[in-house]
Amino acid sequence: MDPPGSTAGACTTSSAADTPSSTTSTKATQVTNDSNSPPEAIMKEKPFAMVDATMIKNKVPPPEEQVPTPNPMVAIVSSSTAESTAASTGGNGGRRSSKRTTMTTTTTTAPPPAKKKPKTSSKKEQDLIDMAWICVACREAECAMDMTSDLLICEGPCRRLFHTACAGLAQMPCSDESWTCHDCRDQRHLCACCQEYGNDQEDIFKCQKQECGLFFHEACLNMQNIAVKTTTNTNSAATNEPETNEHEKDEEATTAPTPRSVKFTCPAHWCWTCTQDETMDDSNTAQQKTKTKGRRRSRTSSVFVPKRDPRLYSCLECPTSYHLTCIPPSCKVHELALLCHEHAENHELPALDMEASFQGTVEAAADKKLQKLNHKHNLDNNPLAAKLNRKRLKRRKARNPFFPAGVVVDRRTAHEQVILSKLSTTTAKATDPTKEDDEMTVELILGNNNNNSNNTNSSSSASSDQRLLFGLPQDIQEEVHSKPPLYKHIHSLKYYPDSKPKKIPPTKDICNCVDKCDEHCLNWLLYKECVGEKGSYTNCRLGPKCGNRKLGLKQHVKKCKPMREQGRGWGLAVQETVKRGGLVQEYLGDVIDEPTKEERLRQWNLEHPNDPNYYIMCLSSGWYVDARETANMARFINHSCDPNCILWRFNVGGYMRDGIFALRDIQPGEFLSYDYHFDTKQGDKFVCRCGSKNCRGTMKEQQQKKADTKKTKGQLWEQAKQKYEKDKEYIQNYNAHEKHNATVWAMVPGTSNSGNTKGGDKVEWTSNGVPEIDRFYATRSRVFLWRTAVLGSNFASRNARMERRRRRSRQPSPAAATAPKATMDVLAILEQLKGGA
Ligand SMILES: C[S@@+](CC[C@H](N)C(=O)[O-])C[C@H]1O[C@@H](n2cnc3c(N)ncnc32)[C@H](O)[C@@H]1O
Repeated sequence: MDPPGSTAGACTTSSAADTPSSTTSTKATQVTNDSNSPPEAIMKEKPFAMVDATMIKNKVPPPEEQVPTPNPMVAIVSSSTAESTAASTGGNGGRRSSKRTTMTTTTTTAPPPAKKKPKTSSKKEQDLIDMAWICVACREAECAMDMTSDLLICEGPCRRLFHTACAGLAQMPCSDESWTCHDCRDQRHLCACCQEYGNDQEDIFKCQKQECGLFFHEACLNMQNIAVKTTTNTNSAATNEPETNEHEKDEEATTAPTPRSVKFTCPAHWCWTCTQDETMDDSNTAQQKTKTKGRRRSRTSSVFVPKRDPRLYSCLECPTSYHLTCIPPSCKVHELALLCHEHAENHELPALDMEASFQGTVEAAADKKLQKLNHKHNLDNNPLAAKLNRKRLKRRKARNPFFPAGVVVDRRTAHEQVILSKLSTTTAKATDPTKEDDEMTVELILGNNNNNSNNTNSSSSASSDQRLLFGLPQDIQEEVHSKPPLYKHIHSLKYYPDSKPKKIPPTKDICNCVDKCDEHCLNWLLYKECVGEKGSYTNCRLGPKCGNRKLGLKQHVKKCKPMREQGRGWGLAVQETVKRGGLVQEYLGDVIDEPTKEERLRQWNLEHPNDPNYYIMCLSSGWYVDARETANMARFINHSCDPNCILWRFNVGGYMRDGIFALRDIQPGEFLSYDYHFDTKQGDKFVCRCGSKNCRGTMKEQQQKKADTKKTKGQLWEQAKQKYEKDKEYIQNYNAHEKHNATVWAMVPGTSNSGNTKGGDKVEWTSNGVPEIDRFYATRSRVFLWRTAVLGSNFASRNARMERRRRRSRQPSPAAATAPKATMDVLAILEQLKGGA
């Protein structure tokens, strides 16, 4: 497979999300937080919306009929003022509703009950104003204190929040009605890792933390190395528990007994950086405090250890979470949202309405003060004053209580702002040229429902959110996933007449097979298929039924079907048994050269920047097969680090062809897979989700090769020489009277017959035992060890040719002078062996 070196991101195949765009809330974002209503009163009015929020704040356990507390993971911990948080419309850029969508917290430390808008910023009050909710459908943030907001909390396991309209309801359900979202009703949820739907408790499982509403596929958990306890019977779970990690100790699954239970704690509950969970142990700090209490600080304890905020902040795009003080510099962060180190590069934070945000308020206040000061002292044009201002500006950043010093707020650049506003203005002008610019922008963004705002900043933020908001509801997503994508089906490689690879000239070698051309066949060993029959050119003694003509005779598996494969898009499953060594499929498509390949990749990435699928496979040097639009079923076969197939390139009648062969017997219903060995420098972007135990985490070429290439020539030569000496010794002891076939077979390192018995003793046919790695490398790279010379390669004649050339040039050969004598000895042995056979 040949992905480009630079473009694709590692994301899922579909762009689907759950947001029905028609029901997207277009509510104005001015939310007041001056409600005086006591929690009880609100509970009566809106049992599904803010009730749970209040309970969380009060740490009140929910009454039995209202089972769960809300998922605090949908609470933005933003330290923003209530207005600002709410005014930061659509404060997140995630695309799917099942993800936590904001800089979220899993804290169980509840803020105090809702009160009047706080005037001071004591710790508790700060906590209170920290809280904001986000609707998982429209992604609009609501202040947790806004008791008039119409947010509903799903009472199902997902614990997500929706606006009433976004949940598809005309009005709030009655207080005695319980409400669960569509996904919880259908018992189907999206995996927070791969964003594919799965059936609850069958192939998708909820994190065991009670307040967590995230679901994961088992394979996705394996891929992330998350410890999982699997039990078939929940009753026996207690007795038969395997080892657990430290994050799993606190909570038990809340789900009812099921035939199979998978228990785990998802990555949203511990910090990626320090690996501690949200109940972060501050005992060090505490100890230090106790030590220093009542006596003077010793020198050693004089280091200031700040008390860390134990809350975890999660990425918009995945469950990766950090403590505030553990956020690495490679992340993007602002007061409403965070992008983890992996998503920061390829994703944008939602635009922050700076004027209304907390950050903006702090900065504006500082600016005002500065201006006043300048005015007072009339220092505007004074260079000294300018210097002073710069210093103050620096200090101003550090004064923001939300960010630790040094964390820079990510703002939309001026350039982006201009583009966005121009875009919206031009489109609006096209429809109604009489309108004023600002008015049009707002109207366009808010769908004519809101004419109050003329804040271009917030419009551009809304605009960007609209871009991110698009998504498909589950039923549409399922519809899309019910059929594999269309492509033009072909039965043989499609060559373009003006650019076709050159034919490889035939050789005079003919195989020696007696009954059947199988793995012993000379052609097979040289990655050639037998062709022709008596009377015409042929390289085979046996004729068309020889057994080594699978690609030529299209002897591939006929019954196979494209099916969705968890986290990998479409895959190909067989519907019949495939025997080991059998041809599964030929990889078919357009045969293109290097420049065409580069151009196609460039063009596709330009037009489909989010498509993670690559279909270009190497065919021979400088030639490729592109199976994106013209192909056969092989285009659906996915990658696995523990594959059941392998891709081999065979010369069939002078042209190379890619065949996918079974590495073992494959049963009906099994998905086919092979190792892509993606040739890319950006292996990290091609995330593998095969879920196998030995998963490399990437579809990139194995590291092994890299290690080899790092070796210097001298080291490689030394290594080869040592091996050569050992092999020479072995060959000398070799019983040359063995039957030819056995000899040939045994000479192929790593094959199952490569250990033979001689006089009852096990004989290693290679000096170091079975070098599996050599076999793999040799077969994959089509590099044969010198031992395979006995199989008919023209190794000896090549040497003779070279010797002749040297003699002709009448120059003493430097190689001959330094060549170890052993080479000649081994050649002699090889000749002997050949003669003996
Ligand atoms: C030849 S296509 C395979 C068919 C593809 N899954 C589809 O839906 O059309 C190769 C692409 O499939 C996806 N893919 C294949 N194996 C994968 C794996 N183990 N993990 C993640 N993505 C995989 C990647 O996007 C890759 O670029």
